[in-house]
Amino acid sequence: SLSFNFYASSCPTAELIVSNMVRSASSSDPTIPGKLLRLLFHDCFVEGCDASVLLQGNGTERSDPANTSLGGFSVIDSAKSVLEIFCPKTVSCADIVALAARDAVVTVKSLILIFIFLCHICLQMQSSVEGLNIVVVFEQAGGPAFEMPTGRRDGRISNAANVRSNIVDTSFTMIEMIRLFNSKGLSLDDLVTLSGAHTIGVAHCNAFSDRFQMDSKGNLTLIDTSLDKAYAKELMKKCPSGSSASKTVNNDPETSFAFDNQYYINLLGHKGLFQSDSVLVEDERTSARVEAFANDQETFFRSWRDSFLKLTTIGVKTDDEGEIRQSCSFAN
Ligand code: HEM
Ligand SMILES: [Ca+2]
Ligand SMILES: [Ca+2]
Repeated sequence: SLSFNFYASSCPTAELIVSNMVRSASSSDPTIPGKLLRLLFHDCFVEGCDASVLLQGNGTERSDPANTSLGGFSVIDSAKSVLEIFCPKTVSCADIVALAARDAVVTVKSLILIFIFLCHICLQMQSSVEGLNIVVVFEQAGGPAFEMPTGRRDGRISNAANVRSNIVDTSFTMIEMIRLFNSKGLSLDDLVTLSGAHTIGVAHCNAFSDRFQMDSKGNLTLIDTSLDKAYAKELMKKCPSGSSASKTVNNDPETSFAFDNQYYINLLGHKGLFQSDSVLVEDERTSARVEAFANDQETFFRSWRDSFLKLTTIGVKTDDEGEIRQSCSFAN
């Protein structure tokens, strides 16, 4: 079974190595935290949290169209390379994916702390009161940190055909989302909480372009009327028809790089980017929860910890199941 500090004797620095890798990768590329968080979601929903999403080759999960916009693989690989030097054949790729996603959320804060450290001199030049204010504001920017059980083992099965039947599509209705989440042991509350991941990261234009339409004169028609019209206009400008397929917009238009409760405030303002976001505030089964999270970030953070720990234990392989991969991209 999973346990806290599973690597305490076999690889005491395992978690430190992963968090350092996530931190340094994120400081040179701020899009990394979002990628790592989504990678975990797509791993855990298909074959459980077993790093099946990392396997390369013909017909693996990674090759499915629903997974082509995933990223962060190089961060996992780098952490694994360091771990293979310090603790060969010991730390699973499945644990690295889960730890990296946990740390990605906190990293937003660490980044800012590093910034504060670098800015020590410039803060000293300002009046001390002003300096204090800056620190307080920045301290609130990071997501929750918590202990997470480890001991996951890596799977050997990775099949593209299993991806789309297990991953939520943006067009899903509430009923469809509830069913899929329930089949993974996740509740309605977990759905609302984990959707809060969209407080960071980006989306490609085609992920929401079916929610509105532009005529030849450039006039906007809302297809999904639950979307705020001014926000839709903004999106249309950022994603004009014929724009490059690689064009992205921020999931959270307000605080894209901060892991905070802004996502829920956006939902109340009808600025959910995906249809699957908007339904959370439109549906009476979930709207009260959205409001509670929008009103109090601490409530969201507490709930995040609980739901994240459930997400990261879906279908885990332990003890003599699975294997400890030597390279995260290939089964042994
Ligand atoms: C509930 C149903 C969900 C749907 C329909 C959904 C859908 C999507 C879509 C379409 C994108 C944009 C992908 C792209 O165009 O590149 C996205 C991004 C993202 N999703 Fe979700 N998602 C859901 C739940 C979750 C959950 C549970 C998590 C994690 C706990 C998550 C984390 C993320 C993150 C972090 C991004 C940004 C990725 C990046 O910046 O590269 N999502 N999601
Ligand atoms: Ca998996
Ligand atoms: Ca945010």
